Amino acid sequence: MQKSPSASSLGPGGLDLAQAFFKPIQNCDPPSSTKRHTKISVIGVGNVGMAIAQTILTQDLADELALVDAKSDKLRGEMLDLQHAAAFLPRTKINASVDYSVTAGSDLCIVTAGARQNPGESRLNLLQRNVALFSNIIPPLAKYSPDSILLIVSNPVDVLTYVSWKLSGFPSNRVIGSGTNLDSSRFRFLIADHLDVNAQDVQAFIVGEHGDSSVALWSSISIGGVPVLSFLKNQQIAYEKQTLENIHKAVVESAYEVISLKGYTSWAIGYSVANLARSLLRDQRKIHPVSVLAKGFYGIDGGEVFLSLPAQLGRGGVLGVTNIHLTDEEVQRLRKSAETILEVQSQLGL
Ligand SMILES: NC(=O)C1=CN([C@@H]2O[C@H](COP(=O)(O)OP(=O)(O)OC[C@H]3O[C@@H](n4cnc5c(N)ncnc54)[C@H](O)[C@@H]3O)[C@@H](O)[C@H]2O)C=CC1
Ligand SMILES: CC(=O)C(=O)O
Repeated sequence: MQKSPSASSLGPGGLDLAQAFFKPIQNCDPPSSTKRHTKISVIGVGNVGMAIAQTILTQDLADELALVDAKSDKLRGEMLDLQHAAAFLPRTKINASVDYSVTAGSDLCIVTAGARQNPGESRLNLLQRNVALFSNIIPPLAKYSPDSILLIVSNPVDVLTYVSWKLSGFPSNRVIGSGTNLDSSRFRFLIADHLDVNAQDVQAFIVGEHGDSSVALWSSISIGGVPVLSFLKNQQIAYEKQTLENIHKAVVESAYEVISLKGYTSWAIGYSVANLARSLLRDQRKIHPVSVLAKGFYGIDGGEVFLSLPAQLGRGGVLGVTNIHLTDEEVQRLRKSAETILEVQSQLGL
């Protein structure tokens, strides 16, 4: 990797200089050992990895950020560019290397490396290309950070989360896919836009595959605590089922539209993943629709499949799965989504 001057190579004795500037305070308390040092690694510094990295930095989520990519020049360029924003950001130590030892001791490893969709291409179509990469990415991450949480973002995210679980040997509560946290944000935006309310007041989940077979949980949507469908029914306000279907269709088509317009998606997934990182590392115990080992929940019993369910996230990873009431139709759609993923997964022979 090409070298440019680093802080330690600018002149003699960085430590000596520091001591000349700052007269040590005698008898001060030693640094508190109760404050946890938080380290996040991001693998893949493409559009998605960098959107995540910069959101993590602006939201002050880590003391240390390690970046890894296969392209050393791009990697060093991205690291320097972020380091040069130090004067405007909360203090975070940023390192980068093609060598996975830079990730050692991470609390959270976020994987975004790999191929992305071409316009019109489905996420599932990326499988063979990205599974091959994962066999070189997950084992070293697990080796250097055996106690970390793995958060998978690369597509197809549900199958790659399953692959990461197998390759890492981690317990399933520490292997999570970003799943439909992003789709649910798109869903909440579209509902909020339709009703002219704030998206943060809309509680609404998309579950199942992060992809074409995702399922909108209309029966449990509420706005500011008011359950929407039962409210409409009680007030005898008619609504078209087609309007609901169209909103879900718009969610499914969102990524295709953005990719056809700008080539990739980045900002929304950046915020979505930073939001997950906060819940995990700050032990927020918030409920997020993320890809988890779904076997045994909502009657999904066809095999070991990762798909999105509303899960409570905290410092231990996945703490539990919420038992939301689903209609029969929603349960059927969710099981169908599980079958779609399992069918693709069965081609892997893992
Ligand atoms: N789960 C989700 O909601 C979303 C997932 N994605 C997925 O994220 C992935 C990345 O997308 P972009 O950042 O737009 O792609 P990109 O092409 O901009 O970046 C991919 C990066 O991965 C690196 N890479 C490739 N092989 C590697 C290896 N073996 N080790 C380390 N680094 C490697 C490349 O050098 C490149 O920097 C894609 O699979 C995409 O489909 C994208 C948006 C949302
Ligand atoms: C690319 C992708 O998976 C998304 O933006 O939803």
